Formats: sequence, structure tokens, C-alpha cells
Amino acid sequence: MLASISHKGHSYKIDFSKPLDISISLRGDNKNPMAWYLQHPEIEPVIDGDFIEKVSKGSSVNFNSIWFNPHAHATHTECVGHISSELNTIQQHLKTFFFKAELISLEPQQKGDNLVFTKKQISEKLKNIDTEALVIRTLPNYIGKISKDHSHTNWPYIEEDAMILIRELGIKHFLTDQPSVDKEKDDGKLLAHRAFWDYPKNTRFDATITELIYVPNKIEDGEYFLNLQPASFENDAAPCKPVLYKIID
Ligand SMILES: N[C@@H](CC(=O)c1ccccc1NC=O)C(=O)O
Repeated sequence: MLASISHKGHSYKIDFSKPLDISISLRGDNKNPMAWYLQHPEIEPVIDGDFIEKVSKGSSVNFNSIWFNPHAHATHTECVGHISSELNTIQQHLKTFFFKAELISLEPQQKGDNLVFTKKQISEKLKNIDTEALVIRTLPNYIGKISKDHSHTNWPYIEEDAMILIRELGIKHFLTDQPSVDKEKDDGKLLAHRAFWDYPKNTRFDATITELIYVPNKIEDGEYFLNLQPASFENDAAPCKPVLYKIID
């Protein structure tokens, strides 16, 4: 299914039959990725007395309850509600779901004990400074990311001035394969989150950060259309299925 898109004075073609899924599927065992010191999600049948709501146990339906945390377990999209004292939900603030996007792959730089993405790296690699969404794939990229336990790993993070650049370029949606854009243990500073949303000075309520994506190696760096589709949760964050579409011409 081909679609022709007119966007900011340019014409593009994409093929809806060729989605490039950059989400991680959620599962109820320890092959699920984990962060923030939680154990894995649970997907378990409802139990009513002696009766287990599972077809293989005599029920007419499979009827599972699911326990998970969007920030720790799922590809998830968050809004400023993640760091604000007042309630701001992804359902309230994200109102459109298609964006022009650029995917770049970056190897974080060692600075002392930390691995960081710098302003220089991003400004050198980014081709389209007009992009609405920026997707960063961390190098090295490997399939183990879809079941990694990130807790206590001090993952690579975005330096504050790099995030200020991203905001100043007008990029509204930022996607990363790390559990956070910030350093794991930062005494609550959350410098990149605050810089991205410009919170509390000039808050960008419609801007989002999507974490714990996985971008398979077969997807090349470049420009795409992005369908960013978080589930309809009245919460700061919701599980999300971001999908890229290659631009055909
Ligand atoms: N980096 C913060 C902690 C933090 O961001 C956090 C801690 C526990 C559970 C979730 C967290 N952030 C989730 O996005 C700190 O060290 O205070």
C-alpha cells in the first residue's frame, strides 16, 4: 500500500506494507529487558478459587492479567509528566502520530567512568536539521538488547548541551535504545530530560521521549517517516510501538 505525503513543501512516498518495527515486545519472563532494579513483568491467568482462566486448564478463554512498569520493562513514550509535580499524561499531550524522522547510529564516547553522547557527535551526524523526530541507535548494536538487564550498568546517556541542541533544532520527539536519556544514578538531576522539555521555564508539553527501543541492524541510518503510537494511558508514560517507514523517493 503506497502513500504519497506532502510535508513542509516536499513530496515523499512510503509503503505501508513495509513497516520497520523498532519496539521491543513485552513478555512475562526474564528474557524481557529490565531497568530500575525491578524484576521481570508478569503475564499470568486470573485465578478464581480453584479455577484457572486458561484454555489448557479448562477455561473457555485465556484471560491474563499483566503486571509491568512502562519505564522499566517496555518500549515506552513519556511526556513532561515524568518529571513534573503536576499530572501531565501522554494521552493529554500527544495528539498527532506521524512525524518526519532521522535515524542516526552513534558510538558513545568515554568520559571518565561514563559513556556519553556529545553535542559535537550529534551535530556532525545529523543530516536534516529540520527533522521532527530523532532516533539514536547506540553502537555497538546487538540483539541481546531485547532482553538486557540494564540495572546498575551505568548506561550511555545524552549530555545536557547535546539535548539543548536537540531542543533548539525544534526536534519534538526523541527516541533511544537506552532505558533513559540521563545517567542511571544522577542524584535526581535528570539534566537531559529537563533540557529536552525545557522544564519548568518554557515547558514543551507536546514533546516526547521514547526509551527502550531496538533498531535492528538491517535498518540503515537515514530519513524515515515515524508512526509513534503509545497506548492511551492517563499516565506520564505508556507502552509504545514506534514504526519507521522508509522514504521511497
Ligand atoms: N536517575 C535518577 C533516578 C531515576 O531516574 C529513576 C529511579 C528509579 C526509577 C525510575 C527512574 N527513572 C525512570 O525513568 C536518580 O539517580 O535519582
